[in-house]
Amino acid sequence: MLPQASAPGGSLESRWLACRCCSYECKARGRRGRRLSCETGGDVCSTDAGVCAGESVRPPGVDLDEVTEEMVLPGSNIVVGPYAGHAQIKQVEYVKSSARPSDCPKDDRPEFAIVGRSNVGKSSLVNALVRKKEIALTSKKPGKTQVINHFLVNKSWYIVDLPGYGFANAPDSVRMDWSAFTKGYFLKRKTLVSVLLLVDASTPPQQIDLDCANWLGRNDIGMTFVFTKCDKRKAKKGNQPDENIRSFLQLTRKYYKVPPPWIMTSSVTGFGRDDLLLHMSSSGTTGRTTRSLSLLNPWACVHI
Ligand SMILES: Nc1nc2c(ncn2[C@@H]2O[C@H](COP(=O)(O)OP(=O)(O)OP(=O)(O)O)[C@@H](O)[C@H]2O)c(=O)[nH]1
Ligand SMILES: [Mg+2]
Repeated sequence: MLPQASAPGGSLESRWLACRCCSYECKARGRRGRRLSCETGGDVCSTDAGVCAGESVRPPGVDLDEVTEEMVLPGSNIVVGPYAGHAQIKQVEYVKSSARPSDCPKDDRPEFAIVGRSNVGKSSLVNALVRKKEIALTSKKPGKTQVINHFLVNKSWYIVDLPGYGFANAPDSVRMDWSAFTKGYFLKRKTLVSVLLLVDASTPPQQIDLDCANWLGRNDIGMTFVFTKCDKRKAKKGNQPDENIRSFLQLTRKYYKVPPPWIMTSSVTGFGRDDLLLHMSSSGTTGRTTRSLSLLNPWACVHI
């Protein structure tokens, strides 16, 4: 994600794709080997961290030299294929809350798990995705969600709202052993298609999130970094969401051969909602298991 020196002749790997979501015109749009900068003064525009074509996540069958700016989802490094449809949620129902992974629904519908630090906005994202205000309960206080909640979408796939990690103050009666949970759920859940790892873009990178990203990568679990709270801009000078995102991506880069897909969102403004759904629908809700899907998810493989 960081500026790269131009390769001789200006290779595609060093071509920066412009943002589509910024109301300002980007300078040097499409010029090869040059970092795009915006009229806003920073080296990234307010709603896009800047995407290098070589680091974009492309669907199978789309070559690097075919990628155009229009194919990159706004505020992400995700390229959609020419035949991507419209992801629509027509129906959603709460199914059950499970205290243990073994209590989760036993049918073979595919599922996406939403994971992240306490208070990062997991339940809010579930509500935003399905456009229901309180289907998943949210709270200003961390530690609200303490069980595994399954929501059935369009009667065909699940969104799973998980308890957050990194919250030490939950009462003993409800506090869960998160590492036992990760082993039990992520490693054994055969219907898990992919994990949405939520990261708060309004704060600088936290070690616990980096550890989680590393752990998921090491265990070959397909994931997407979903940056939340991108609407929270600092009034004064301080780290803005774009800067925090860039730092996070830079710090996690060494974990993967190919960078995982990432996308910016806000559950308050709805930014990124439709694009995230589109990405999820193209990740496949076809009932593949984590293991077989990981073969199709090159960004799940680490090289350290
Ligand atoms: N500004 C802003 N606030 C958000 C956003 N998403 C969530 N919040 C707020 O962050 C707080 C925590 O949200 P939750 O959705 O309950 O967080 P959670 O990750 O489910 O938390 P736990 O269940 O405790 O792990 C709430 O006050 C939300 O209103 C967002 O995109 N922007
Ligand atoms: Mg929650």
